[in-house]
Amino acid sequence: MTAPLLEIRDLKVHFNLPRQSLLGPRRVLRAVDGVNLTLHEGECLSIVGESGCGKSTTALTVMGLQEPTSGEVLYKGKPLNGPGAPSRKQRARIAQMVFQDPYASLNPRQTIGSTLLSQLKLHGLASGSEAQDRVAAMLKRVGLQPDHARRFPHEFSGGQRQRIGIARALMLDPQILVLDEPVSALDVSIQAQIINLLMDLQETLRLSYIMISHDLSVVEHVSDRVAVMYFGHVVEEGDWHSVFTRPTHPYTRRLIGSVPDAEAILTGARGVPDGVAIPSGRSFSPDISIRRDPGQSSEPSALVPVGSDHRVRLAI
Ligand SMILES: Nc1ncnc2c1ncn2[C@@H]1O[C@H](COP(=O)(O)OP(=O)(O)OP(=O)(O)O)[C@@H](O)[C@H]1O
Repeated sequence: MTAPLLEIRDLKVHFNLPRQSLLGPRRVLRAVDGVNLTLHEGECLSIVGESGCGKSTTALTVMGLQEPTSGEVLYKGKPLNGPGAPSRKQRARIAQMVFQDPYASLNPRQTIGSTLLSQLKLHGLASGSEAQDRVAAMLKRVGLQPDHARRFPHEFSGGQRQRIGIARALMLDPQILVLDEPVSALDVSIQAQIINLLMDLQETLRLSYIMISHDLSVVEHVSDRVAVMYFGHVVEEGDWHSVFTRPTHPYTRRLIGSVPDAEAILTGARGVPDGVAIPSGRSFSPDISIRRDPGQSSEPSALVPVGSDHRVRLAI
């Protein structure tokens, strides 16, 4: 396998919470607590897990929008955070984000053309007619028409707006797209169109995706690899086929065991546990039955291999 495009190494993001009383103990929420992930060129890595498990915080750290407490994110082997890291502008050409609700992230008073042009201008990539041509070509690439550039966000349907969100993310020619619930706000009939567009773009532009999704059928459709997060930890990760057909961690089994159940857990409909209330060193479930080889790390949080590209956490 080639060297990873992106590596997340022992990433921790802890938030200090206000004390509950003047003399009460200091409270820290370990939103992300020692996450290791890799993304290879051209692949889609999906992060799944219930609401509040740390998916978005992990994604925001990759985007440079959240400072890590410790750990690092490496792009082609070089740190994206800390001294000597790329500037915000340089970083914008490495990874871009596509949001769940494109309308909220589009300026309602700006035409789509000027939204897309402003990306090129800000980064000095093109101007004048060349910039206009690039905008027209991008609109066509995402399934819209060049004359849509003159319209405002409210003149588009939800699916068209997500196409615009994707176009905006691609204007700087990034290698990585972080897709945060890219289709969950759309009608089911439109979801498939956007998923197909994303898969088509991934292939033609050799893009790499990190996708956060509540929808396991979307994840199954799009992903090459899957990471299952629970309370700030990755509890299982690997090749999607292996994880989906042989889920090993009890939490993954619960997610994948039955789709309606999985949907309920992922959307938080079964009750979202309060991360603060869980003490460190907690154990997820008494029914973890994975055996540890004597030579393997005694660190309870270590991921152990259960297949050629499939690892599982012994306990959290
Ligand atoms: N800036 C912050 N300050 C304090 N707590 C935060 C902050 N950002 C996130 N959190 C908390 O960190 C935990 C992880 O949040 P995160 O948004 O990463 O979860 P998520 O898995 O993406 O959930 P969802 O699917 O609901 O978006 C949550 O308990 C959240 O309330």
